[in-house]
Amino acid sequence: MSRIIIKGGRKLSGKVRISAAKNSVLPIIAASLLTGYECILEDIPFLEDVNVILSVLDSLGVNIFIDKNKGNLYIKAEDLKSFEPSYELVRRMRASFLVMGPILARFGIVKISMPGGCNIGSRPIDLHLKGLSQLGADINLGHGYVEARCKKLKGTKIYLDFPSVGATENIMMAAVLAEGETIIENAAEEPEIVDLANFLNKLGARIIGAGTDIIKIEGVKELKGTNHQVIPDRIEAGTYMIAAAITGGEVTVENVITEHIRSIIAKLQEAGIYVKEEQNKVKVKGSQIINAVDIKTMPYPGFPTDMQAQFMALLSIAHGVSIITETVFENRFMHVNELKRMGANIKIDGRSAIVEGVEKLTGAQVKATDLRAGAALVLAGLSAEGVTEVSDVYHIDRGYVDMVGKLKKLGAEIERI
Ligand SMILES: CC(=O)N[C@H]1[C@@H](OP(=O)(O)OP(=O)(O)OC[C@H]2O[C@@H](n3ccc(=O)[nH]c3=O)[C@H](O)[C@@H]2O)O[C@H](CO)[C@@H](O)[C@@H]1O
Ligand SMILES: C=C(OP(=O)(O)O)C(=O)O
Repeated sequence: MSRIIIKGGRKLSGKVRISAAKNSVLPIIAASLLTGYECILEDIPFLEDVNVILSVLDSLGVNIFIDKNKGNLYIKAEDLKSFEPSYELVRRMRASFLVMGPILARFGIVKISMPGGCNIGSRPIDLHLKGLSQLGADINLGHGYVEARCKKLKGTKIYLDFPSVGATENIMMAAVLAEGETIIENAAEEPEIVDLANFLNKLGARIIGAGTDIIKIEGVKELKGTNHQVIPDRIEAGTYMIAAAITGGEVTVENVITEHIRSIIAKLQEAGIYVKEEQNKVKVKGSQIINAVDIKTMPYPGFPTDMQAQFMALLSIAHGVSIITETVFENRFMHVNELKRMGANIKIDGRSAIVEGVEKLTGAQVKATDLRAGAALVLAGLSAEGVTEVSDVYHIDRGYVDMVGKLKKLGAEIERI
C-alpha cells in the first residue's frame, strides 16, 4: 500500500494550478445519464472518484471515451443495459448514489444499493428519497437496496429539512425531466450546485435560482448534448493556500474563482496570513506568527466542512487557543488523534475541537482516515520537524490530482512510495 513520506521544514514557493472540482465533476457525470446525446467534459480531474463514477456508468452500458492528452471526457448514454449500479461501486464511493435521480427520471426505474455510513458520519439519504418520492416515485427499501419506479415524475414543491448538497443535486436532476414545475426550498447553495445547473441548462433544462436557497425547475421532455468545463476545485485551492501558510512560504494558487473561497480567505487573513486576490488567482504569504481563530463549519457560503481538517493542521501551530466547531458531519474529527501523534495539543468537546497551538509539530507515522484528514496530515508533515509518513493515502487519491507532484514543484521534500 502506498505511503507519502515528507521531510518537513521547507518553505513552499512558486505557482500551483488547481484542477477541476471533484464535487462538480461527479454530479455532472451522473447528470449526463439524463440524455442520449453526447456530453463532452473538458479538462477533467483524473481522480480515483472519477474512475469510480465512470465504472458505474460503464457497468450500466454507457459509452465513455477519455482523451488523456486533451483531458477531455466523452459520455454518451444512448441507452442503458442495466438500471442497477452494483453494491461494490456504490460502497466504494457515496457520490455514486447521484445516478439515482437521473436514471429514475429518464427510464422510470432504478435499483441502487444504499450507500451506508462512512468515516465522517452516518450520512443518511432520507432527504434524497423524500424529495424523489414527493416527485411521484414509488420507493421501496429492502435487502440493502433502494428500488424506485415511476411512470412520469411530476413537479412539486419540496422543502429540504437541511440544505443537503447531494439531495439538492439528485432532486434537481430528476426534476429536469419531470412534468411541470418543481421548487426546491432550503436548497444547498454550493458553487457545485450552480455548476451542475449550468450544465443541465446547456443540455436544455430550465433551471433558475441555483446558488440561492430556492431553485425552480420547469420540466422539459428531452435533453440534448453539450460540452462543459467544470469549475475549479475550491477545496483543493484552500488546501494549497494552507500549504503556503503552514510552511511560512509564498505560493500563487492559480485557476481559482475567488468568490468561491471567500470564507477560506477571510479565516486565513484573520489568522494573520497575507492573501492577495488577483484575476483567477490568489497569492498567499505565510506569517511568522499565526493567530488562533475560531471556526464553525456551515453549508455554503459558510466555512466548508471539507476544509476543517486542513485548517486544524494550521491552527495546531497557531499562537493561542482556537475552537473549531463541526456542524455538518457528526464524526469529522478522526484526524485529531493523528495530529496529536505529531505533537498537536487538541481536545474534543462534543462537536468542538479545542486546539491549543504548539510551537512546532514533530514528524510521525500517521494514517489518513478520510480524504481531508489525509490532506491535513500531509500539510502538518510539511511544517513538522523531521519525517512524517502518511499511510492509507488512497483516501487522498480520491480528491487530489497528483498532490505529491504539485507539492514537489513548490519545493516540498515529499515522496510517494
Ligand atoms: C460528492 C460531494 O459533493 N460531496 C460533498 C457533499 O456531500 P453530501 O452531498 O453527502 O453532503 P450533504 O450536504 O448531503 O450532507 C450534509 C449533512 O446532511 C445530512 N444529510 C444528508 C442527506 C440526507 O438525505 N440526509 C441527511 O441527514 C448528512 O448526514 C450531513 O450531516 O457535501 C458535503 C457538505 O458540504 C461535503 O462535505 C462533501 O464533500
Ligand atoms: C467528504 C468528501 O467527499 P464525499 O462526499 O465524496 O465523501 C470530501 O470531498 O471531503
